[in-house]
Amino acid sequence: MPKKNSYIKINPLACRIYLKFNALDIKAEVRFYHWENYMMSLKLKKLPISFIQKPSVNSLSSRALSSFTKQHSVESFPFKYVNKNLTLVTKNNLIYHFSRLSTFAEATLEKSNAEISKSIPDTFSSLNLMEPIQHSIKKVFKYEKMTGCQGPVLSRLPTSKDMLVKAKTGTGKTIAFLIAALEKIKSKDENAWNEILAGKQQTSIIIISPTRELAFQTLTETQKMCKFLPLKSVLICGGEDRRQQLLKLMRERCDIIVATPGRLLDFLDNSRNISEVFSKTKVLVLDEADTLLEMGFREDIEKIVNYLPKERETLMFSATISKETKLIAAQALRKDFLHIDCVPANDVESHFAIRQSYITSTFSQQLPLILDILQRHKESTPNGKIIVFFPTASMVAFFSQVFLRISELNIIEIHSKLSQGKRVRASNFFRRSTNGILFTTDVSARGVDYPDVTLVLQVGIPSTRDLYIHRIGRTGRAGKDGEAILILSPFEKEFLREIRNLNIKEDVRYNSIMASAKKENVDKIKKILQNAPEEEALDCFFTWVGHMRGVFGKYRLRNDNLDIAASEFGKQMLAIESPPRIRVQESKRSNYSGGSQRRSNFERNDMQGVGRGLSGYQNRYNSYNNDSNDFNAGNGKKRYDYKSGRNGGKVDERSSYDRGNRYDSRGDFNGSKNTSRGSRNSSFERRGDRDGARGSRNNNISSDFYSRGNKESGYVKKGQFRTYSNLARLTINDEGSLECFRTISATEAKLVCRNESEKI
Ligand SMILES: Nc1ncnc2c1ncn2[C@@H]1O[C@H](COP(=O)(O)OP(=O)(O)OP(=O)(O)O)[C@@H](O)[C@H]1O
Repeated sequence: MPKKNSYIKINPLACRIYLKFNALDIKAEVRFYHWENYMMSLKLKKLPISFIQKPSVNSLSSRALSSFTKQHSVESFPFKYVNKNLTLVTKNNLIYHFSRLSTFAEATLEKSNAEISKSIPDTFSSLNLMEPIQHSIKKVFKYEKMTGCQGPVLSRLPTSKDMLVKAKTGTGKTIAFLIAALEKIKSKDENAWNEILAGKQQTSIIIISPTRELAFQTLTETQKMCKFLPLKSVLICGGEDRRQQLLKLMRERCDIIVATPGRLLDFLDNSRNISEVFSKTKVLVLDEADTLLEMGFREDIEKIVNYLPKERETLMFSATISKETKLIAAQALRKDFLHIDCVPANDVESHFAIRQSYITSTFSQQLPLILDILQRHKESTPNGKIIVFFPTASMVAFFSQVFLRISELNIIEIHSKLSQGKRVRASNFFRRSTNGILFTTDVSARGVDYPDVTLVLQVGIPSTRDLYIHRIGRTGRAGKDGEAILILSPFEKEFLREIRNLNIKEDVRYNSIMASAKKENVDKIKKILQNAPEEEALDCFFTWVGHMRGVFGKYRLRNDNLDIAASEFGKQMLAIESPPRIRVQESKRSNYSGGSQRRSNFERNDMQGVGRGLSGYQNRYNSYNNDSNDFNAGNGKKRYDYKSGRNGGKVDERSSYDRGNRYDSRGDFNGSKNTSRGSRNSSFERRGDRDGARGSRNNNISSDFYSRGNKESGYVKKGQFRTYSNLARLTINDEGSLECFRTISATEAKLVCRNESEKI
């Protein structure tokens, strides 16, 4: 039996299964892990200590599973465990599928499709919703049927449980969480609800959105939903007058706050008496939860959650649910939360209504190809709208100008280099237009609802697989069809492996254009490119290289290709005669596949100007580097870390959400003087590191979080096993319960193992 403060060596890779039966009518949990030498349930308190033994995998499985079946009327046994999918049949013949079981994965619980369609009503009128909501649905929204995510969520009302909902893009999550939040408050306490209606209680719902655009869109939907309720909704986000917003919060009625995390936290941190406004919060909604985390808002969310009353209910909605989302869910949601996965087992995350294809084309062919795709689509779908995604804001700005000059096309641009006012105007214009073409970055990738987009064209590799899914989700919305085309250069083809299970096919329709790209178009494009300001072309070049540095690492593309790719990109797509060279150091390159430290070394590789390309721009980039404190000198030459460029694509996405006043100037990735940006970026990069390769720095961050989670919730979360390279350290108290958990360095672990192994 483990003694006080003894340590157990864990090989995280051997941790196999984590099942959580917390949805529908099964409310039990089975948690078991096994590792190299020892095996224990992490709910040690409840299980006999003899559970710590050294059985084979099978004996553990049957043991844990049979105890589960005894307690929970599972008839058919054992589970089928084939290809990481489990099927479970209960006594009353309910079939549950568990999909995507992986080393750390939480099984997602699904009723069989037949069960879902049998038991879930499909119209709003068949639900017992309050009258004013039924009224808005019918009169304002004019909806009758519920979408695939609204049914499963709303049919569970009334419930006091928190919810984690995963549903495909464009399936009406906004309406789902608005109704759920309002109904939850009413059903929980009728008196409190009456007080809220009478304006006697402050803020009852907080909705957090990752971007200003999305927050604004959600506010509009909220106001429509509350048309027949005396509730007032308020928008709290950056880019607007902070003082005005604060006064509004303090003095006026605000029942529902739609906020971006930065400004909200700014108020909570820095404004006296504001906590009073939030003290009665009943429901917290985290919309686009994955996006919030991916954009580096994890800390902000944790802090906001800590400011809010503990007895609140929380709803998390997202089109994709990453491991990190589950960790935040473990912190923000109560233990018995409902995990509602509206993406059936074995289904793909992208929407089936979207036809997806990819085209591989050299950089020299890409601009004529884009032009041809746009023109053909306009001809075949005159009333269709198109969104073209580029990786960075500079590219959007540059290529919008190029395309405006070569064609009659109606091009609108949205990216972080535009002022907030211009962005809002462009966004409204595109929303209302019947056949516009939007050139944009990832600021428009998630959550933004532009009706009737018929084609999404992506130029180049997206930063993540999830982003690919979100981008294509701008079409095929609300039950309509859509098309998505991805254009990749031969250097970027590896990305296809990331999305191979998303029903994407090679598009051969454009092969002929690529073979004989329309001569007049090619010449026109060439001429316009040659006349474009060189400074802008170089801006594009550097931001593109920055973006590519990130994805080359992530998708294990060959680093030495980056230099060649950059050179071709610069020459062929930007008409830069002699593009600056990208220097990738030999030793670092060969080390790349290692941990985060090595990766960051790789990412610090410098870019050296050779030939005419860079020399004229030294001063300018010198000043960029001074801004981000990344100026280096080496080998007698000036060396530059184009950090600002490197973050081009990501920063652009991040800048669209606000971080309150503190970060208002972060939008411009070129030489932002805002120091907070540097630190935020670094946390963003840490996340990237963790995704790519686990290293000591990550472990420290994670361990912080996990140990906190552990103390609060009383059990260790599975996320702790994310650390590959280091060992985990558990402290076990007299009763055999886990007391604390933290990851330790390999050296420390060896010491601990040596000293403590006899105690176990
Ligand atoms: N029940 C319904 N019937 C018809 N249309 C609906 C219904 N519910 C929502 N919609 C429409 O579907 C579109 C997408 O809704 P919404 O933006 O909420 O989707 P989403 O799931 O949040 O998408 P994303 O993941 O991209 O943010 C909107 O135009 C909305 O008006």
